[in-house]
Amino acid sequence: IAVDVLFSHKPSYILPQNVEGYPATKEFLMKVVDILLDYIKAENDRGTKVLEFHHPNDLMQLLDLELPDNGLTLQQLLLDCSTTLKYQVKTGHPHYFNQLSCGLDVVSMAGEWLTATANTNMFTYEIAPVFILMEHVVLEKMRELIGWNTGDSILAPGGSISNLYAFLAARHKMFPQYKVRGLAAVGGQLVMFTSDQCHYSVKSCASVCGLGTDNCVMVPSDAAGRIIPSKLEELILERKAMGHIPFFVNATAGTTVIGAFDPIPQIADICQKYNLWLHVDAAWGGGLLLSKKYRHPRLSGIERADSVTWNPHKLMGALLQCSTIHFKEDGLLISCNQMSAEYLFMTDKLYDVQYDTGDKVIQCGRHNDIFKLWLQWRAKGTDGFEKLMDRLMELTEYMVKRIKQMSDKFYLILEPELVNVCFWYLPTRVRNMPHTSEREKILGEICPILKGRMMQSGTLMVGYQPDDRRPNFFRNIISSAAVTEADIDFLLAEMDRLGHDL
Ligand SMILES: O=C(O)c1cc(=O)cc(C(=O)O)o1
Repeated sequence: IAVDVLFSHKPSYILPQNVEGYPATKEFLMKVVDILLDYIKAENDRGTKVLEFHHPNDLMQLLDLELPDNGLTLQQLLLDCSTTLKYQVKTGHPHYFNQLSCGLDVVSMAGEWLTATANTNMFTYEIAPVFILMEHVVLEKMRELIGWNTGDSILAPGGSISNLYAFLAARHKMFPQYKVRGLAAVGGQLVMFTSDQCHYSVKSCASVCGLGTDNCVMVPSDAAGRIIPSKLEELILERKAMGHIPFFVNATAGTTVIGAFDPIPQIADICQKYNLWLHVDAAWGGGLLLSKKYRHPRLSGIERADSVTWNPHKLMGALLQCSTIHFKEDGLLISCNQMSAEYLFMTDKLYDVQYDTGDKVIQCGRHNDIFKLWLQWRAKGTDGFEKLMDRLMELTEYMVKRIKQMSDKFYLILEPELVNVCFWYLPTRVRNMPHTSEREKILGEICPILKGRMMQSGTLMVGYQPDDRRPNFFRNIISSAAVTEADIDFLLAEMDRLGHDL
């Protein structure tokens, strides 16, 4: 088929509108794949930029995003694909360290391509038989890694919703009548507890589920960012004395900013003592369950939790999104959320309807987030995932060593427990200043400027943020399988090149 003939046509020329359209469809899709392959090649080439930054108004001028009355040609759609990727941040680039999810696992991406092609919903076995069985197998394996040989799990659209499902199940466990009678069934003020370092989605549960954030008690953490158990107990007793009903404690396994692990055994003891639900938000740190070398002491005691959030799209490198929520008690999830919609969850089907997992969640339509994880697990093996976890931690140790060797240019804020390396960059003019809160203030002001220079140069992306006890500081995340020691060396040299005169 002559290319111009093919591409002067509209999409009606390919399947499904044109039943003779397979050759044209193949031609079009192969060209889309070429565009994707060019992007993957560029993303893995250290000579390319991580990003080509433009301010929103400028980028809008560079793009043609308008929605036409009449459809465009296939050629234009291909151009649209290329232009889109031209201005996208290369999150798989070896010099991209900006978020908890970095990297591009090619097998997981191939899984996502198949997922898109299969284009099915995950609410019933009847339309997603293979994927439902894969969920069954993968989630059971993950519960085993947590330390359970029972229970139930589901995938959710991100860690925030996974945490919400834990909250809902906990409340249902303590007040099963809530589902039918609402707040009247509780008859008092529910209170939840979490550390002041936790992910904001925990606090959001209090708002979304009617506790009010006043009743999400933020428990102080220590210098390492770990919850202080004695403070937790103190605050539980304080709320009980006020006639409130403590019912839920969240322990974070890998906090978002500094990567701290709350001491699960001590928290579990307190939960046992006061009959509280223990949720472990291991969205970020859960991947270390795969590592014999690093699992303990960070995740010791996790098997005592009632629920665990674990996001394979973070440390394990599954493609976004892939979040799992696990419950020790089987049957709780379905009894909490089941609405038995009779148009979908008929009980007189020809197969065992326990495989219709849709009724376990408050969503109806649910994206297939399992295939890309299952295929990746087939590719790596459990041992391969362990090697990846150990490699990411090894690279983190390398970065800490290099920062200490270059202590005139970098100030390590604390020893990392995970792959979050938190530090300040020291421009020339502050190198002889004593490290006081005055200097920290200056260093905090430098972060956004240096980050801006990174983005304008397009050569590097490292995140910064303040936290509850210090001004802006850089938080480097190593969660991409593409990263090597040389990339860490590049990162440090590039920050110095861009920032020495600040
Ligand atoms: O899935 C992620 O990549 C992610 C989720 C967060 O909540 C926070 C961050 C982050 O702070 O980088 O990343």
